Amino acid sequence: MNSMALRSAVELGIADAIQTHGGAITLPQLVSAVKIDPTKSDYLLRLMRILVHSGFFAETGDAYLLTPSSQLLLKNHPNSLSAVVKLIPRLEFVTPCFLMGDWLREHGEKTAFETAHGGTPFWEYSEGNPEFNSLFNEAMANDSGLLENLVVGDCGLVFQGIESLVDVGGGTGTAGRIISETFPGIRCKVLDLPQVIGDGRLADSEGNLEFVAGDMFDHVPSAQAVLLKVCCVNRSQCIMDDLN
Ligand SMILES: C[S@@+](CC[C@H](N)C(=O)[O-])C[C@H]1O[C@@H](n2cnc3c(N)ncnc32)[C@H](O)[C@@H]1O
Repeated sequence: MNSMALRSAVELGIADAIQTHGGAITLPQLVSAVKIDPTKSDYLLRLMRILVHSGFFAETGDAYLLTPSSQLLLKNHPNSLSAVVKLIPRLEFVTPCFLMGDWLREHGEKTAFETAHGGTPFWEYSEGNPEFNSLFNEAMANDSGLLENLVVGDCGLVFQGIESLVDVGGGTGTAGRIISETFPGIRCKVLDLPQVIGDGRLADSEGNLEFVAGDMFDHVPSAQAVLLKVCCVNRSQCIMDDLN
């Protein structure tokens, strides 16, 4: 219920409505700002109760305020996580959870995701569903933006002395871009599947940042350092042997 409430908050744009309203908003103002059917304002009140209880919003007097957590839901926040919140409770991910008991009893190689989606592996499913693929890539970019800014800021030393790096399964290149901009002396390559890199992204290669479309199991461009961030999910095989 908490995850679904949070997802609804992002879909309705509640955090943005509070910000646009100067940082505090009453229930009637929120009803109007996010275009709720007035006959359902009691239900919005209940939704807000859950979200206040879980710390996403605060209440003062009769107004709702943002908290540090809901600031990360703002569309214009540099480390916005709104796409992650929209992605995780999607049916694509929730349906396999309903099958978990049966899946655990069943003998076979199929993942719970594949069992729930007619045997289709995750990346093939993503390739065949452009809307899902685009939200997935946006969510990964959200996550990378937040993490890489922290990694580069707090642990920049690990990049010292490196002249070339390949981000394997680097998505749309958020991490690669942050690293290449912060360390102009590092030649960064971002390798990902053609459905993610696309022709447009290849054209984005410039300076010390280069996009490469391909399959990591066929070829990984050579570099002094390899970044593997959340990209061995759903893999019974591992590319580390190939990289060695
Ligand atoms: C969970 S996402 C992580 C993206 C990025 N590393 C991050 O942390 O935001 C995994 C990425 O691996 C990519 N990927 C999956 N299989 C791949 C393959 N065989 N070759 C290259 N990239 C692959 C996916 O397209 C996706 O962008």
